[in-house]
Amino acid sequence: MASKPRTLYEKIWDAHVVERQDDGTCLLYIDRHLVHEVTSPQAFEALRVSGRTVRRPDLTLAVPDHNVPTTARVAPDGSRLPIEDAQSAAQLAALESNAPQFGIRYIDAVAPEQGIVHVVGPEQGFSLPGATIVCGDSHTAAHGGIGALAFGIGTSEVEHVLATQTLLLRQAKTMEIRVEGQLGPGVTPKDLILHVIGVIGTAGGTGHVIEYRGEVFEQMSVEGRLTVCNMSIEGGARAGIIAPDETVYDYLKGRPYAPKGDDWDRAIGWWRSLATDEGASFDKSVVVDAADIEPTVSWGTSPEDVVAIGGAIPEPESFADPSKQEAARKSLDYMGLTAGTPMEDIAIENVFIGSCTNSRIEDLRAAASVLKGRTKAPGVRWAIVVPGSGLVKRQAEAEGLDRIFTDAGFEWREPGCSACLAMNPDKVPPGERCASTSNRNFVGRQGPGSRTHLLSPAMAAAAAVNGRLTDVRKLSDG
Ligand SMILES: CC(C)[C@H](C(=O)O)[C@@H](O)C(=O)O
Ligand code: SF4
Repeated sequence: MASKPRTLYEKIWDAHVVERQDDGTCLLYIDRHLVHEVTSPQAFEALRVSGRTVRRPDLTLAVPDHNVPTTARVAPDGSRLPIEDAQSAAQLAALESNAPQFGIRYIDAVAPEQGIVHVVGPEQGFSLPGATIVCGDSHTAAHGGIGALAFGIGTSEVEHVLATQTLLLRQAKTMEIRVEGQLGPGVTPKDLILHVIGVIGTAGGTGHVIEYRGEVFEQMSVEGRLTVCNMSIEGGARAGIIAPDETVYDYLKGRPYAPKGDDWDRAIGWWRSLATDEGASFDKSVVVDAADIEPTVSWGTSPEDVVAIGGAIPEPESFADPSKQEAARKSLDYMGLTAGTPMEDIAIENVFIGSCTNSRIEDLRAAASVLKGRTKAPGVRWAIVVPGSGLVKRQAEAEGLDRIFTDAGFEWREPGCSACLAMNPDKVPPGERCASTSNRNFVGRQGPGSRTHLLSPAMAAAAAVNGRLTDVRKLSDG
């Protein structure tokens, strides 16, 4: 008898169950563990106190990203420059000493490969299709873009994975987001995911793992897929995933940690078997028409507060749910905005191109192609580009993109999380607005009192040129 058709998520899950308990809880094997400095110090400390070791140091990769400054890290004499903020310095120092103590792979703050953990994982071929990947970080969902089951965990789970290479979990429900048709010109993966979150809301994916399906994703680059899956968490989902295919295999082949030789051929054979079976069913299904997706920007303090760039700030009363009406009023108050204002009338003083959502080479190319031969508007006080990793940075420099950015009045920085969450010195001043390619527009996210508008790299570049939110498609038309 043929076995029951399964989804991609179910296949990866089943392949990793070590033990299933009667109540449905499973002990799941973890293939890859990424570690950064913010959520790991207590986990390592707990191991130390209980005299435990790391079960699979070879499957664990640590890299500092949240607290690192994006200005020079090394003095002209070659010495490491000090980190001023005491807490940042302590977290970075802890990772720096924990990694060798526990024998785990470590990319230090001045290594050429250093970068945001979610950029580094796929780039190093450490994150692989069909793998279970965890990190003490909510945006771990990004790695779903290469066909991995990847999700964020808390610090106590970080400790559990370090000690046992397993996790106790209950299986999530399955959700399909099917995008039908083709994206229009100037519409990017970031616009797609912002639009999707606008449709499903920040709780739309709660309890589910989303599989993104449709031709759009088959045609999308790995970078674009990582962007889409990255923001699954903003739609409330446990993880987001896209079936791996030749695009992914071409991207991964030859990367430092990717399998080699026969191992590679065997791996591909398995990866090819992972796609959702015909006839498999999802617990929830949402269909989005690609033709409805415009360049999209956020207006409020939740990633679901989005509107097409040609639109206006909604009236709080236009929401059916009274709690949503109240949230919209609060958001507009915090953002200093009035309902009915056209989005293109909103002036911005800061531009941030970076974060694990949009700091890969394609993102920088997209922004640079808009900025080429143009400069930022006089009202734009601060504009920075923070590449996702040292390798992205060098690639961009080899292509001359850094010159395009600096000629346009942007600062060209060292890799890290930076103004995505402002744990390092890169902050948007209180009351100022930032056109940002990151993933969260929460109150105070980019610094106390900061006001964030989420958008794509091309749209961030267009906003820099005009000094206000701008439909990049009009700009390209001259
Ligand atoms: C600091 C870290 C735990 C946090 C996360 O989990 O996502 C951060 O990366 C973020 O984006 O808010
Ligand atoms: S870039 Fe931003 S969203 Fe991504 S891991 Fe860093 S802080 Fe979190």
